[in-house]
Amino acid sequence: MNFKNKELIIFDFDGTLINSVPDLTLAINTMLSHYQLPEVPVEEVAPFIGNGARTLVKRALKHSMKDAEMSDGFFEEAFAFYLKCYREVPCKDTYLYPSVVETLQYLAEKEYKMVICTNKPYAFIEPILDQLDIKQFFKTWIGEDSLPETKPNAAPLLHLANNMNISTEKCIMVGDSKNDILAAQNAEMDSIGLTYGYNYNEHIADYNPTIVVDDFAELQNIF
Ligand SMILES: O=C(O)COP(=O)(O)O
Ligand SMILES: [Mg+2]
Repeated sequence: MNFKNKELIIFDFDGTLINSVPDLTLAINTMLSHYQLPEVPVEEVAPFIGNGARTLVKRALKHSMKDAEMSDGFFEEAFAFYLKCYREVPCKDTYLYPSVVETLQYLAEKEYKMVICTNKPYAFIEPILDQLDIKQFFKTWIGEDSLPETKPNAAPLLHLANNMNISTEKCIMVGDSKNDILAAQNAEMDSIGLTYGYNYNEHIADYNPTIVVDDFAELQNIF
């Protein structure tokens, strides 16, 4: 199978292009220790990722507080504190997965249009793209707060296709999470599931992406 007929590649961000779990964990643990709560190890933070910042913080707090009662007021304060921590250090230990730069370069040379659709807050995307020096590859990007709906809803993908003036059958979603694959299916787009990211400790193949890929470099064989 190949996807040489596609025109727009919609990439997920966390767990697909970047391994952001070190800095997400740092911000979570800075917040937890501020409230004298037990820290959460990095491997336990990874499965909390996927539904945006609020859900990440809620899952981490519940885990750390062992499901003790959490008032809305406390949650909002802790969430704001977490955002401040992550804003200060969004890209210290975050890194690009192997072969990302050369594969994006390959795809750019083949004249595919590339965009990012993430459930991460919009404001964090550009500083990380800048820091990792990959901003030039992407025409645009949207985050969890760009539209009322987030992945797995089809809306962010349809918005990007519409924005780029490309029909859905010429679009493909590349992601590590069931949210990416379900969003693509809801938008009637093909999808590529990556096995190395964060998917709630579930197999991405169980969500039936059009194809499953273990290594980002494999995209060079199918586009
Ligand atoms: O930040 C998240 O919850 C997930 O982000 P992603 O959609 O880029 O994987
Ligand atoms: Mg992801």
